[in-house]
Amino acid sequence: MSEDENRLRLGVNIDHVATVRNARGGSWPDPVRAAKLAERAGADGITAHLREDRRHITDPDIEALAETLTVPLNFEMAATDEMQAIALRHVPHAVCIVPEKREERTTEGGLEVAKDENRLAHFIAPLRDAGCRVSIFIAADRKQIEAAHRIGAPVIEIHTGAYCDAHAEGRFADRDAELERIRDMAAFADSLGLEVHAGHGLGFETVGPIAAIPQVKELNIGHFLIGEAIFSGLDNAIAHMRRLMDAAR
Ligand SMILES: CC(=O)[C@@H](O)[C@H](O)COP(=O)(O)O
Ligand SMILES: NCC(=O)COP(=O)(O)O
Repeated sequence: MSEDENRLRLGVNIDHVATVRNARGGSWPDPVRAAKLAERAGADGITAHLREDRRHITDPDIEALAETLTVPLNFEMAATDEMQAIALRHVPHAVCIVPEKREERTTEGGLEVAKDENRLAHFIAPLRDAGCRVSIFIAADRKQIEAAHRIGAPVIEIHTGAYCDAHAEGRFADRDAELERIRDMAAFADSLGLEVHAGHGLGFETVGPIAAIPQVKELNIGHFLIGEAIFSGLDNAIAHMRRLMDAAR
């Protein structure tokens, strides 16, 4: 296996550049400019979440990203007909199916695959057949991982939010328990032949133990990097994150 194939990939999520832009309703800062900067800074991919309420990334953003990126686009989307049609129009490198609730501040939980297997199996089939790498954003839960495997998803992305929240709130025993659960479920998913990714809430203080999990092949990180960019620049924030990821392997 080439060194590249072993490299832990970093997907930079640029949603919250659009959050800042939308705060004034104008066109600055441009998420696409941020994506191009992230590419130059070493991002292995760009992740963008087109939410149903378009609170940050918009349809023109996705159009522009699909046209200009030179690294893979990971299109995060809810399991709706509207989003499926948009994905099939652009055929991004990857799609990640995520749960959405209008009232949530951010993605709170993983997709409830186990309760919706038949619909989701039919939902992802045309995306997979079109050539998109289909990922399911789920909790570190055996039942959900088994269901993701049964519906034919080749990739899962483990939600690291509970782990990161516990760290931020000083609940270190909870944090360590969450980390153990993520480690166990990454190994279990790998044993089923699933490719394992992880993301949500990761920052400089929390990325190391997740990056050290050998079965994890890709991290998607956004909110922390965009926040850190305010202080040190997006390129420096990405470079620092990259160093921490490499040091953990
Ligand atoms: C699925 C996921 O964890 C991220 O894409 C996250 O959803 C970022 O977008 P929000 O901050 O709008 O939740
Ligand atoms: N799927 C996770 C992602 O894309 C980035 O999440 P966050 O770092 O913005 O919380």
